[in-house]
Amino acid sequence: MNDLRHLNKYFFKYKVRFLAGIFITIIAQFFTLYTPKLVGDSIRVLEHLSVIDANEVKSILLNNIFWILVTTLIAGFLTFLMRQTLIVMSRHIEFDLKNDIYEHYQKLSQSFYKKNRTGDLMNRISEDVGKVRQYVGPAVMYSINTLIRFVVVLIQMFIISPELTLYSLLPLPILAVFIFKLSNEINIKSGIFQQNLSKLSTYTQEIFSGIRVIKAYAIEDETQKEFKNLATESKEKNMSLAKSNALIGPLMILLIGISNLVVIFSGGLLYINGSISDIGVIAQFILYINMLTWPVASLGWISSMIQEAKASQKRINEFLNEVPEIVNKQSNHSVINGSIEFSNVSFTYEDTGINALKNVSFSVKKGETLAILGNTGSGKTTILSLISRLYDVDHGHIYIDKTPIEDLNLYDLRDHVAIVPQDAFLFSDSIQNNIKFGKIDATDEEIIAVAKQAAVHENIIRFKDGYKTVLGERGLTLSGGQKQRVSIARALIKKAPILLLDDSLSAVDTETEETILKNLLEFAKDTTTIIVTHRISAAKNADLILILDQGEVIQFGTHKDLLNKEGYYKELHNKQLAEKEIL
Ligand SMILES: Nc1ncnc2c1ncn2[C@@H]1O[C@H](COP(=O)(O)OP(=O)(O)OP(=O)(O)O)[C@@H](O)[C@H]1O
Repeated sequence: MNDLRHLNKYFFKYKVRFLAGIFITIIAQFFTLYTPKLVGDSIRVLEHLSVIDANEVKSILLNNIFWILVTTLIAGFLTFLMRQTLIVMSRHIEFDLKNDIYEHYQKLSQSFYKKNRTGDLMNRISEDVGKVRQYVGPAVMYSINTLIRFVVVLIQMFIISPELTLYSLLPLPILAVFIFKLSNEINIKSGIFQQNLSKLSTYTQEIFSGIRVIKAYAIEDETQKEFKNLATESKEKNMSLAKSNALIGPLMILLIGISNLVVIFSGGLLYINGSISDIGVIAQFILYINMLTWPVASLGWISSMIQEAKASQKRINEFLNEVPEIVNKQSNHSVINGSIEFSNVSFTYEDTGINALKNVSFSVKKGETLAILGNTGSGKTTILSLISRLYDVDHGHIYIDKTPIEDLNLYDLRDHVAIVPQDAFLFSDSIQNNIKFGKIDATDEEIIAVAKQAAVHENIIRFKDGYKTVLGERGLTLSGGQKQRVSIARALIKKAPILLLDDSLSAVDTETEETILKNLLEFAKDTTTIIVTHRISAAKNADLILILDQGEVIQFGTHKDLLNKEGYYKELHNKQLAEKEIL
């Protein structure tokens, strides 16, 4: 039960609904008790037909029918209210839990997302929360209902005839054991079926995402075969589950029949030997036993719901207990102007053990532009990630405006850094909303202005729906270069004092690249800009240029300085110049 303890705070939050639900359930049970009593009374009256006037009997029966109707209607209405309170409470808890998990996910660091698969994250926030809701809703409701019904009905039965009560209850434990065993089996089979289903859907999702590759390599038949295998496996598991499920109904009917027989047989014997006064009691007991059969049968079902919820909550807790590696230590707001200094910074990625930066030192003043060049894997992106504090450094220090980066308010820092990542990710939304992502309340004029600075405006207005063009799965697919430029516009609209471009111009031609860089100089001249690039053309106008090799700074200076020195920059410059001349 330990894992489910996490949910107690939600029960406490909705205590009024919870207590009201319990109260209504108790009242509803009292009303359901009336029907067997009235049926018993009616049979009792019929038994004495010879001594009571026929008209009187008729009026008593009509009166009983009337009250059976009234009490049944009230019990039905109260049952509806019980669902309205307890099941609605469970929906509220489900909503809160999903929001809490989502909020926690957002706080977790990059390394957490690297360790865990997206499918798993999604499963825990949807499937697992769904299973937990079964516990806070139906399982709790039926447990309360079963408990109260048992107490109320058993007391009533004992008052009427303790002896008949004992006989009548005999088959119930057998019923409970059978149903419990069957439920367990169903539970295990349903788990296996779910696993299989998720394998099948993961496979299908992957195939459809990579449909272009599948078609290009003409491997449709192979993927079809694999799909068929997985689907067959899934069908077999489902068949086996259906067989077990099909046993529940007949088993219930059999056991209810046996219970009724036991009541009639033992009740008849007790009536003959005079232990019970009238036949009405037997009819009353048959109804009581039927009232108890379903709660007993549901015990197995409730227990499997609780087991599943426990397993799901355990998985949810695993993520909720993850402590974010990057924490905000500054509650006061931080003002960020934009000067950046790296002092002997070293950084190793924990999971791969790759020592991405070694003793890196450099500084950039507010409003300056720094270009970082270097072979792939030399640590360029890592520098940008450290400035956004996606990771904390192992050794050395990063200062922003002379303040150690860890002492700045994390949210202010990230709010003041606009980053254009290497793989420009755009949401399946309109171009306008994708740009607005950088500033939610941006006006149309602002959006157009940044699109012009990112040299993408002309492309956008040529689309039929212009800025309202929807991108992504159900919309238009932008070219690599267009994507990069929309993503630059999104960063520019933020008007942050620090702008980080991670190889963000790689898919645009050098002419467009030049236009964008010129615009940056003009419109973002107070912005500290770091441009990671592989091209001399993008670096040559920067105030400073830094060359990295296997995590170490091998050159640092201005374009002019570096051209005058033998080394990586001069070599790359001459190579790219030669290539341009050939073209
Ligand atoms: N998230 C990560 N987890 C583990 N290792 C990583 C991670 N990101 C990068 N690395 C490793 O760290 C090293 C530096 O990577 P980084 O992305 O900073 O290089 P880069 O210079 O930006 O490369 P490129 O020019 O190809 O983008 C590489 O060896 C890379 O494999």
